[in-house]
Amino acid sequence: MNAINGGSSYDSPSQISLIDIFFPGLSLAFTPAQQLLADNVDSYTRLLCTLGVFVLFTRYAIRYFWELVRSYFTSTLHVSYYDEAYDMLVDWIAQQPFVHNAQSSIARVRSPQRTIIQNQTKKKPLTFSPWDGSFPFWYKGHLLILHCAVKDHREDIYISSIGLSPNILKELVEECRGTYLNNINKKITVFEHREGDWKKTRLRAIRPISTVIMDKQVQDDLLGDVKDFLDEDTQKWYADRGIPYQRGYLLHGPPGTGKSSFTSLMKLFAELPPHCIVLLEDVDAAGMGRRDDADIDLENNSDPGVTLSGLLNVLDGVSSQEGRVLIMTTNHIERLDEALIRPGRTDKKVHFKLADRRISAQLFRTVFKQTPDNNQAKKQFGGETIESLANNFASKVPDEVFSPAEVLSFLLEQKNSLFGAVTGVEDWVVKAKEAASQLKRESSWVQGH
Ligand SMILES: Nc1ncnc2c1ncn2[C@@H]1O[C@H](COP(=O)(O)OP(=O)(O)OP(=O)(O)O)[C@@H](O)[C@H]1O
Repeated sequence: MNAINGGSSYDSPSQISLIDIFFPGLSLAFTPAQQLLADNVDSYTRLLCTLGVFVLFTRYAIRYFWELVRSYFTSTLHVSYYDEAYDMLVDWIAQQPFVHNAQSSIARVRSPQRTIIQNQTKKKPLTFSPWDGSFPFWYKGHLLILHCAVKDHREDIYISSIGLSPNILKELVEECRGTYLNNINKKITVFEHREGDWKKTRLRAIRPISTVIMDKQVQDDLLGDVKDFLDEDTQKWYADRGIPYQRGYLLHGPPGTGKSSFTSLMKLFAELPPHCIVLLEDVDAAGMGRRDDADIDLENNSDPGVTLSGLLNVLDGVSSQEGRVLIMTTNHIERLDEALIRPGRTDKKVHFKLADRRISAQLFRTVFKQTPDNNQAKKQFGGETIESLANNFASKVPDEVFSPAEVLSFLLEQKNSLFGAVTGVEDWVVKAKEAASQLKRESSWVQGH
């Protein structure tokens, strides 16, 4: 008991404070063990205590030295959840072997970019990524540590490497970027605005422009305009004159006429990475109507969502980049404020119209995989060519009554019956017209009440 109550050399204040200088607080952990060891215990208990103290000390020392090394001898690369670099790293990490041994991980249904290519009837595969913790792994002979910090259900990640040079970390990110760009090649990445930042939400397959059936001259004119705008000489021309290098397009027309599909022309822009495309679909429906409407909303204290003035500020303001291309689509051009569609913001307006005879015939050829110039065009089907069947079909569809989407929908129902499409179209026209007028009656009844 003497040792406990005093007199032992372990209690020497000078020794304790020396330990505390290097390992603050460690002397506190030592005290009970020191007292036990100094007491009259048998050698077995003494050994156990020594081992315990040793393990405790080692753990403490490792953690202490690691913090020391981390602060002074490691390089760290931080990646924010809202940055595209996050998607790049997460995609890469999900394919690394160390993920399988991570004690804490998160399961995700595989991102759409891969499911597009795969058979749609298969189950979407699951991927696992490390989650909320530190995970060591080897990369090109270097020991790196991945740290995942979860905050408000989102995750920031950072990677550390031993050594003062961050080169290996930059190399890793470059590799992740390469793999990522490979995966999204020939696809359009869609970003959505979330909590004040842009987040990649999905990938869309790029659709060849030829599959959008519309007036050839209108299409050529629009594509020519885009190509001309993106030409390096044009860029220089704008720069020489100090004119903001920006262009806006408004695609307008009834629903289902191909406005959204046409935005697949974004492929043209995608080939030029520094350019930024802002796509605003159904701009009239998203609170971008007339300024007066927004004012009324404000007066009524209702939330106007994105206001027109807010949008105009963004389009013209600091966040409007050089080389910005704005594409807006609307079913109701007449509902848009003139400020939004004045030249400078909207330089080109393209009208997408309902299906005429030419469009109906082309849709027929598309569904039955025929084009007028291929060899099959002369092939006979019950004494008729595809061309004559397409014309026959189109002659039975009234001009500019149905949208291409509606005609296409009928053709898809008949996709296994070439003749069924031609013989059944008149019936369909009658029924579709009846259904449309019924819908009209119902909606005017609802409005009237
Ligand atoms: N001109 C067209 N050529 C080929 N397909 C078309 C055309 N118009 C519509 N479609 C087909 O109809 C579907 C709907 O088209 P899309 O969404 O592009 O129309 P939209 O004009 O943007 O309609 P909304 O105004 O309702 O958004 C698409 O899947 C597309 O395949």
